[in-house]
Amino acid sequence: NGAAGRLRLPPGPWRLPVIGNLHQIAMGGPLVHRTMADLARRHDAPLMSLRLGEVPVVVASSADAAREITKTHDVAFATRPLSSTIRVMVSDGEGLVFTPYGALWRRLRKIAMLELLSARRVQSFRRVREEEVGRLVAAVAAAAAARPGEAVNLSQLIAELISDTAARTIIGDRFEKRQELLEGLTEGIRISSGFSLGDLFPSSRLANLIGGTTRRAEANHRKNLALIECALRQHEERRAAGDEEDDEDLVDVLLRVQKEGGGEVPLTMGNVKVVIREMFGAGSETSANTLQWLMSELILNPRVMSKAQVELSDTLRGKQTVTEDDLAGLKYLKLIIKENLRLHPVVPLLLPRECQKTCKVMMYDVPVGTTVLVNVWSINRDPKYWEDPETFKPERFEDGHIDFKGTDFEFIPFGAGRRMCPGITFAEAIMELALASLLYHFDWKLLGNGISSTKLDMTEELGATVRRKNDLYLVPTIRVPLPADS
Ligand code: HEM
Repeated sequence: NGAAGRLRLPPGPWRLPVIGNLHQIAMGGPLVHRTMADLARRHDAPLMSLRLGEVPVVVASSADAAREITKTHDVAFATRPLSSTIRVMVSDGEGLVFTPYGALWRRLRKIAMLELLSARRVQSFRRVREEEVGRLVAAVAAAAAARPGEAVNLSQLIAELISDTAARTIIGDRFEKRQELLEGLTEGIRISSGFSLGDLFPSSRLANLIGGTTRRAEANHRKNLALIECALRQHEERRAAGDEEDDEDLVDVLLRVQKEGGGEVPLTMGNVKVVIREMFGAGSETSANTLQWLMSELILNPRVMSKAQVELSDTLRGKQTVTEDDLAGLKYLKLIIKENLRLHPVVPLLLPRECQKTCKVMMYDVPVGTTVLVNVWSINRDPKYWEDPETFKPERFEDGHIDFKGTDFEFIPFGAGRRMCPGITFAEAIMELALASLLYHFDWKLLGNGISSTKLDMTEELGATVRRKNDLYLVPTIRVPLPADS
């Protein structure tokens, strides 16, 4: 149209009629972050225009472009596009992750920052984390003793650790349909990740008819919400009977905040249910996949693994188990976590933003309604910011100048600005304790004597987050045995 004609859009690859750039994206295979990084490089476009079907998309692939989107024009990009499956999932009330920027989002964000995910709240779940990590270590130790030299499926053990810890912190230990809920939520994530035809061609009734995804999302959503309602009823009953535990779980906190009322916008039970579902969704796969990449990188980099183990031995001085009191002293371990988030940002394009108001970014116009992605995967490997970018070298963070807290735009694996991840403290707590314990108690090797660690397959798979395509199987050998009574 005329107005768009006067705009100066960012450069991008040539387009076909109707499908736009879908063919280039499809030809690049399922790892869209890599394809987009490649296209941006080839077109010398740190800010790049694409059209995916009918949807206009802009991808930011440099620290400057990321800064303009998440800082300079933060408000203009502080809302998110809603896919057809996401629409189903927020049909009874909105949560935090996809809620449009506005009064309700502000209220929920404040509750998340001050009540659900604050440092104090994270601290209150310390016992849960120590028990669950203790169980993981005991399971590995039992396998190592019963079947020496055999590999364990570390991917699965880590996924179980994270989902059990999430379930206990979010919904409490006593919800007996926990497993059913976890499975339903996992299925929901599978259904809703990726674009469906109806999202790429919103004006086409045919696309909506042949895309059965929305119907599957609907059925899954009903099932999950019924389970969450059941958990809420149990919490209410316990509360009415005065049978409350000392530590609130996140459901208790949300019910309390909801009853207290106040705030600019009231919280409905619909909001409460959706926020509960989102806490599982946002917190589980992200942390589990990050930990799986961490252990994979340590196998590929034995020097780094032994340096971390030396630090652990020096810090713990013969203690029988790792506790959270020990974590503060583990400086190198924290550098490893940073370096791993650089090479494996599990949300590689951040969560999509939508432009609310046409604005100028890097001298180009980004029109209202554009979906905006920030390719942190590409920025994190750009030789412009990183020396030897493909090498896993935790020491690069030693001087402490660069952190992932949203102010160093060459390194924003948790995003930046108003929509930045509010769960960093939550994620760090479990990842640090789990990693420290796995490295303190065990040595880890690939199966087969003398197999070079470079043989480890590192193929990625993109679901809701980037995960290992194949599970990580490693052979544990006990370094520091668990205390006899555990
Ligand atoms: C390694 C772990 C994690 C990574 C890499 C990660 C990454 C991200 C990213 C990239 C975003 C989008 C930011 C943006 O648009 O700028 C996000 C949003 C979010 N994350 Fe995380 N996250 C992690 C763990 C968690 C945990 C443990 C929780 C909660 C228990 C959580 C809760 C959320 C929520 C609620 C949002 C949406 C915030 C909003 O839209 O206002 N995340 N996360």
